[in-house]
Amino acid sequence: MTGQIIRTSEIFGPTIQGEGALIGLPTVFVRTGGCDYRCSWCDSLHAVDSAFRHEWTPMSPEAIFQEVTRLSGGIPLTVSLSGGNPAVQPLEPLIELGHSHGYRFALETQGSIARDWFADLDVLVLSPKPPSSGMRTDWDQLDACLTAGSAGQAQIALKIVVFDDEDYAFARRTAGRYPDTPIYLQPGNHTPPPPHDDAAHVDIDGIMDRMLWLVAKVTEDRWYAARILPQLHVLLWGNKRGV
Ligand SMILES: C[S@@+](CC[C@H](N)C(=O)[O-])C[C@H]1O[C@@H](n2cnc3c(N)ncnc32)[C@H](O)[C@@H]1O
Ligand SMILES: Nc1nc2[nH]cc(C(=O)O)c2c(=O)[nH]1
Ligand code: SF4
Ligand SMILES: [Mg+2]
Repeated sequence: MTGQIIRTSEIFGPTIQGEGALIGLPTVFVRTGGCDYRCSWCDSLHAVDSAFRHEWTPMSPEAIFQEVTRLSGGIPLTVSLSGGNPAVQPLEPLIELGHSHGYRFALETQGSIARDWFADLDVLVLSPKPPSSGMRTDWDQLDACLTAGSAGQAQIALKIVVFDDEDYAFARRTAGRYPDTPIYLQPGNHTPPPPHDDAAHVDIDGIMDRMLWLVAKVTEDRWYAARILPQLHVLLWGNKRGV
């Protein structure tokens, strides 16, 4: 026992990573509970809203890794750490334990809290939030996240959700600030699930229209470094949880 306890909302998989740089890669998700943000369109409120905290299980790194091992059949793969904001939780011992067994770790965060242990990650996905989220980016913290990840071997990528022109302008500004970091744009899902209604209708046509609009923007602007990807898991499974 390391004595560190991780508040865990859900552990599921193997599935495929549905977003960003690792899209299509088989992975097991560890979703932590609790977030310092509350985005207007968050698709994971069951891991954010404290009304659901009774569902967040305090787990040791050993217990989490045991479940990851069981789900992955003991064959090392890339573990996706998400949330909530996983940076809130003490994940360093879990990463160390997994690495000692050949597992890799990718973490998704909005970049509001920097941790030294980002240097231990294999992949760090920074997803600063655009205006439509209602949240404001602390650029100093985001810088600190990049610096922390860069201190190690972590592959770093930016992933920005875009709903409208203002969000697009935010994505361009962000890319301008970090010209050497790969950037992924993701059309927003305007029909995210209310917590605990993962059968809620998802408007795929509307999301695809937004993606077409985004492709037109990027190509018109000759923004050739941007990559545009849908949430593949939403195309495959809609708002279903645990996939
Ligand atoms: C649920 S968040 C958890 C990790 C971290 N809190 C973050 O926001 O990066 C994982 C990813 O889902 C994205 N996301 C959340 N709600 C979304 C929505 N309605 N449409 C598209 N992407 C969404 C976030 O922007 C983030 O990139
Ligand atoms: N398949 C799949 N891919 C994902 N990529 C990011 C996710 C997240 O909620 O953080 C997610 C998720 O929940 N499922
Ligand atoms: S930062 Fe991530 S988990 Fe937190 S509310 Fe926003 S999208 Fe949801
Ligand atoms: Mg998700």
